[in-house]
Amino acid sequence: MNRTAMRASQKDFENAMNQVKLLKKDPGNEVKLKLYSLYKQATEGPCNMPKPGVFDLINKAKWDAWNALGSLPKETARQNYVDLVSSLSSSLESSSQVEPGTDRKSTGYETLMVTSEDGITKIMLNRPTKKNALNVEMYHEIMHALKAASKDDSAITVLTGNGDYYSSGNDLTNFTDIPPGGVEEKAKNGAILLREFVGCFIDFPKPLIAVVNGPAVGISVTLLGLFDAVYASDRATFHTPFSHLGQSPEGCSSYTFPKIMSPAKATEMLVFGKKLTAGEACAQGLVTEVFPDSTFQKEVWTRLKAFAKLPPNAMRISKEIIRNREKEKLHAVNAEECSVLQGRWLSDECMNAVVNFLSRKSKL
Ligand SMILES: CCCCC/C=C/C(=O)SCCNC(=O)CCNC(=O)[C@H](O)C(C)(C)COP(=O)(O)OP(=O)(O)OC[C@H]1O[C@@H](n2cnc3c(N)ncnc32)[C@H](O)[C@@H]1OP(=O)(O)O
Repeated sequence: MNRTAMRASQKDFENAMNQVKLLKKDPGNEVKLKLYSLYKQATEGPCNMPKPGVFDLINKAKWDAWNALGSLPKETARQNYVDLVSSLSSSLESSSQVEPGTDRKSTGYETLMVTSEDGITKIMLNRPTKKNALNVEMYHEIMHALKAASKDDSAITVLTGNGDYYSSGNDLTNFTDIPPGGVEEKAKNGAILLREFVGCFIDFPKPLIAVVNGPAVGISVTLLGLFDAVYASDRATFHTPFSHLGQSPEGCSSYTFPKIMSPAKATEMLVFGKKLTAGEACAQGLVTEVFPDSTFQKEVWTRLKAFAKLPPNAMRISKEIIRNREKEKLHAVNAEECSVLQGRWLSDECMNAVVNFLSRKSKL
């Protein structure tokens, strides 16, 4: 576009502001920050507000974005805002990287798709545009779906992801919504939620199988130690960057991983954040079997359908005898991990890592 020839009028600017409200899809935080900064620059000029504190994550990200525009003239900011909205209006209406129908709230869940057929309850994480990051709503919905699956007439339960990721782990924006009691209350509530969430996996009574369709990060990896079988596409990777995030292991992995793969291999993953390929995770016992991505879904679901035809009570009882003597220990480990994490969430190391991700200064 020839910017010298184009000059957005005040009317164009107002139209663009109205168009933003009508966008059918959320354009994402990065674009929203860009829109915010251009709007402020166009209406108020360069940023001369005091910089918000490090714990005020959202306002700090906004301030950073606005301040980064420096002395950009108001008219240019107005033009850039109009151009950005116009590009969004066309791209967000046409783009669809997700299977058709996957946005439907077919099961009453906002963040999951839950189906039950052929003796299998399938719980599919369904935030593909966010790489299936687990927000607070998703934690609650998974607990609800697991409780329902434990009582339904299916023989086995499967957890999988929609889109290219299995899950990118905890949604880091969970850290931004600070309650009136401040960051201490936030950390306390997080620990309570995490303990209850992991507890549902420890207590799940039927065979629980992970179908790991793509990369897995953080809590979506650690929980795998509590599954009864883990089938992975050869596209999947397994990554627990807790130290990078100033955090510590959860999902009982501080106990299950050293047992599954040896203390040293567990340390490489949980302390040094080494990312494993599916083949490596299989060699270390975290993954049961790896399939080529091209035949992954077909081969795995054929196998699962055969498993689901086995007598369900026999499977439950066999799971119980394999897992029950560990349950008490696992609950104690879960409680300890949550209490340690509660402290970690209040650390500068953790706060800085989250701020860096949200302001897009870092990625894994
Ligand atoms: C209360 C219980 C707490 C339990 C404790 C749990 C701990 C953990 O799980 S620690 C692990 C936390 N996860 C991460 O640190 C991953 C952060 N994400 C990334 O590094 C990257 O997004 C990626 C490597 C997973 C994917 O990179 P890329 O392929 O380049 O895709 P984008 O970064 O553009 O992602 C698309 C879209 O999704 C958003 N997103 C992805 N992961 C997360 C996440 N974990 N939290 C929040 N948002 C996430 C990303 O921000 C993009 O959003 P838009 O910019 O709005 O499009």
